[in-house]
Amino acid sequence: MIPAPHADGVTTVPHADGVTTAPHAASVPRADNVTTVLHADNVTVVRDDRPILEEVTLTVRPGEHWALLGANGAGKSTLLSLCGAVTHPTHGTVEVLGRRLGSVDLRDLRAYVGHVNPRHPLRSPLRVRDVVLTGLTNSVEPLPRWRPTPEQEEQADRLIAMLGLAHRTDARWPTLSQGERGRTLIARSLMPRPRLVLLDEPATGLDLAGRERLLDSLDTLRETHPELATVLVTHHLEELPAGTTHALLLRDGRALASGAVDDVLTSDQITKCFDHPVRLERTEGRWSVRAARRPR
Ligand SMILES: Nc1ncnc2c1ncn2[C@@H]1O[C@H](COP(=O)(O)OP(=O)(O)OP(=O)(O)O)[C@@H](O)[C@H]1O
Repeated sequence: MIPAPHADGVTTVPHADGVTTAPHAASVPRADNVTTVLHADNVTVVRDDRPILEEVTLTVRPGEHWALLGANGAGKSTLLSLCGAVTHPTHGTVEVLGRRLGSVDLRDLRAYVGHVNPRHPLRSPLRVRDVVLTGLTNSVEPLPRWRPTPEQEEQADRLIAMLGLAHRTDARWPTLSQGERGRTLIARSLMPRPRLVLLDEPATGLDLAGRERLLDSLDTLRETHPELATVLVTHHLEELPAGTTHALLLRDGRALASGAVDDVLTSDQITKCFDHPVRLERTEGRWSVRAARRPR
């Protein structure tokens, strides 16, 4: 879980009047100039005098779709929070869109990074369209004086349709299935036209059909937003979309392997990563894993 920067869930509200949350255009390069979306260089994070992430390097380019894999406590969420400009490294540097954490206003950068957090802390019975529109204010609840433009409403409806939720546009949050919530949150994350979307265990709690719809949606996203980069955290290889291009395996806070997905996701590496003998197979783009039988 990425920690919420503020208890009210508001992560980016650059203007006090809440009328617009567009980041400062001059401070971040245009999409067509971006060659590296994210570069974490040799990052270490120390908490309670203990390194929980050590000397990890990750470079994400436009159109790349990374999987961050590792056992419980391996450091995945800590790395994801660095990617989202939510926390700073203790050592090393993180650049988001060429801007180094520590040298620019984090709020400017966060507006270019969408987060999909399945534990979205929404309490009120907002309709799907209103939840999606909160992606523009980067707030959990709609800001009191903020109103979307007709173009923004149209964009929300387009994204809702793209995620297969057109028939649920007016449904209220408490009535949505877990899978529908997940897809609503993906649409929400896309509203500010981010360059990078971070997905923190997006398939958690989904049944088989819900998971497959979610993965379909992520594959559709790759076609409709070819420049977008994603970083997806999971423990389960079955939850990786077929369009995953790269993977980073974390073990005890260190990178065990990193690079093109077919080089990294091998039975040997996954066995080392999870400290358990497994056999990994890839069929029609998707992965499945099972315990390796020891010879009798
Ligand atoms: N603020 C903190 N203070 C102290 N220890 C922390 C803090 N945040 C995380 N940790 C510890 O750092 C380690 C890595 O945590 P992290 O949440 O990044 O792992 P993870 O791979 O995401 O785990 P999981 O799969 O269980 O979500 C864990 O041992 C965790 O207890």
